[in-house]
Amino acid sequence: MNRDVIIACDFAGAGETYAFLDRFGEERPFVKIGMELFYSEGPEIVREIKRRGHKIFLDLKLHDIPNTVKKAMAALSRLDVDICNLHAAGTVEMMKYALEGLTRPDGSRPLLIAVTQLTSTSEERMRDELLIDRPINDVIVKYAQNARAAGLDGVVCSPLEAGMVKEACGSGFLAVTPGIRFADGEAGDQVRITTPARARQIGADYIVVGRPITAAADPLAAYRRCVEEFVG
Ligand SMILES: O=C(O)c1cc(=O)[nH]c(=O)n1[C@@H]1O[C@H](COP(=O)(O)O)[C@@H](O)[C@H]1O
Repeated sequence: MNRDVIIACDFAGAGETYAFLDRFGEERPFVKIGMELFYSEGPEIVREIKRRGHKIFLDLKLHDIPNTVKKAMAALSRLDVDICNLHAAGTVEMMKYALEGLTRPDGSRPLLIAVTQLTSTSEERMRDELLIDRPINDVIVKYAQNARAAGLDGVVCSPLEAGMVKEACGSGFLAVTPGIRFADGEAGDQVRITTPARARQIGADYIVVGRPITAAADPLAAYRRCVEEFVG
């Protein structure tokens, strides 16, 4: 297994992002480009970060009718990214269409993973606002099984759920886990959180870390702390 730390580059623009990445020198960490940066800068930011030699998780969390998602994924497949995602709540059919769209004419494609329940969602909110009455862990496992049935490569979930996802879907099914905080860190808007060390124990494949690195006084040191705890 290839454990790695993915840095969530949740920045407002290209200049800030490149200045951040320049701090890593010759190191080329795996990065996540999310909605804020992609909507600000468009596909060119993806191409430039790829040119710089980084692996990229393009986190646009697609969720629409199957045909629309398929066409959008086909457009994304032309960007040379390593991982894409969507919402498992879009149904198995939507995920199957997405996979078709993402697959290039030569049969290659980025990994495709499905968000189960956002790590900012608590069981209470899921029940009271989304009217999903089942225990959140059951929902996450069911959504992971749906993603697996659709042929996807894994899910996004909290590290707290990585073990149960692996148990239900097999050890090769990826658990990509945001909701990472150092033991002394602020949760902010995240709810289902744990430390990089605990994520490793529970069996996550990748941890996705944003503010604990990007907002740190010394981002490089914070990144190294994540790597040390999670990769070893
Ligand atoms: O798909 C994601 O990356 C994602 C899913 C999820 O359930 N929770 C979640 O936090 N994320 C993303 O992971 C990152 C976490 O950022 P921090 O909370 O700053 O570490 C953000 O960019 C979120 O958009």
